[in-house]
Amino acid sequence: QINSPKPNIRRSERKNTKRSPSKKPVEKNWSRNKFHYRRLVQDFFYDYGNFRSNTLSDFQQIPKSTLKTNLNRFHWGRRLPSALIIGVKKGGTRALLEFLRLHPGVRGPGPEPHFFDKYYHMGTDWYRKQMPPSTQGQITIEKTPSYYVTPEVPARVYNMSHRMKLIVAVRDPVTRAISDYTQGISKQRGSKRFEEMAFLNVTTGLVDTSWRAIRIGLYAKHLKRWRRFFPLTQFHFVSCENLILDPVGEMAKVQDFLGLQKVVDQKYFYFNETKGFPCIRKSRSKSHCLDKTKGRTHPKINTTSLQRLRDFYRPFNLKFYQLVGKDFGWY
Ligand SMILES: Nc1ncnc2c1ncn2[C@@H]1O[C@H](COP(=O)(O)OS(=O)(=O)O)[C@@H](OP(=O)(O)O)[C@H]1O
Repeated sequence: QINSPKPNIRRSERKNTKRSPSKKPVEKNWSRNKFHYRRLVQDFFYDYGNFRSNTLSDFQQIPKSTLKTNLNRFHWGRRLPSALIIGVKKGGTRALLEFLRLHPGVRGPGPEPHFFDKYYHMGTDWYRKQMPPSTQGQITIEKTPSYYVTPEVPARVYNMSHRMKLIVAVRDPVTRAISDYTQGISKQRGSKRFEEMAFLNVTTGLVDTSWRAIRIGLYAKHLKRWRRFFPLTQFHFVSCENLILDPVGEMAKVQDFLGLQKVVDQKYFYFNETKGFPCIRKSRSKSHCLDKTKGRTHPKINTTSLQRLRDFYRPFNLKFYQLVGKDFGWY
């Protein structure tokens, strides 16, 4: 009886013979981890040059197994970065990375890896593990703003890849210093006033160049160190002011520099009046702004102090414009 053949009747004619599906319905599988799969499928389409087809319902049609096989064909794995956002602190680096990560041809970790300054001793395998998986056609990029001002970093980057593309988001050094100070006092209550930190003597207005918030703004000095290792063609400078005023235009230039198609365009941005900054529109129903640590209210600094700082930075700014071949308009 055990080995008796199954009755030869069509399935539709059998009673209660409908087999329960071996897998859960596709919809449920997808919805469990839909963001992960959306990303996988975007990558898949990107390699096929068909990345505009990006509605979730399109993606859901593709069985997970097909997707994985195809991704393996495209060498899905963790890769060392081929581009770095090296600075500057408070220069709009987070906004820049978040805007870039909207591009299906770009992968990058959210946190700052600090490999070339803090964790160099951990080795490149450790560094690679900090990167998200990518396919062959994608660019891996990370941001760590302290790289720009750390003396050892240029040589270390060069040793890893002398072809590294370097992106520097810069901002008026006076506003940058105030932004840096604002971040500092948000963590540490009861700190000194900005003027007390910025000047050795508030009456004479002698600037304290040993204060890190001031030193970071000497962009030309830091650039000279980088230029010993990398030609100017490997740098791209992003104006933080322009990234706020015209994110589309600024992102078009970055995508050009990275050799990417201009996918991140006006449909990804809207200006949020409450936040006072451009924010990201991912779909009709999904949008988000950077968190509250970006766009803090700065303390009011008196006009004399501001003027003194502007006078102090002017020659360094002019030198920087000369080195870069671009006027950023900070006077
Ligand atoms: N779209 C958008 N949304 C919010 N904030 C924006 C944006 N674009 C540029 N910025 C400016 O980015 C400044 C913070 O710079 P960073 O991201 O480089 O800061 S950090 O070094 O990573 O801490 C931050 O500085 P503060 O305004 O002083 O907070 C912003 O002015």
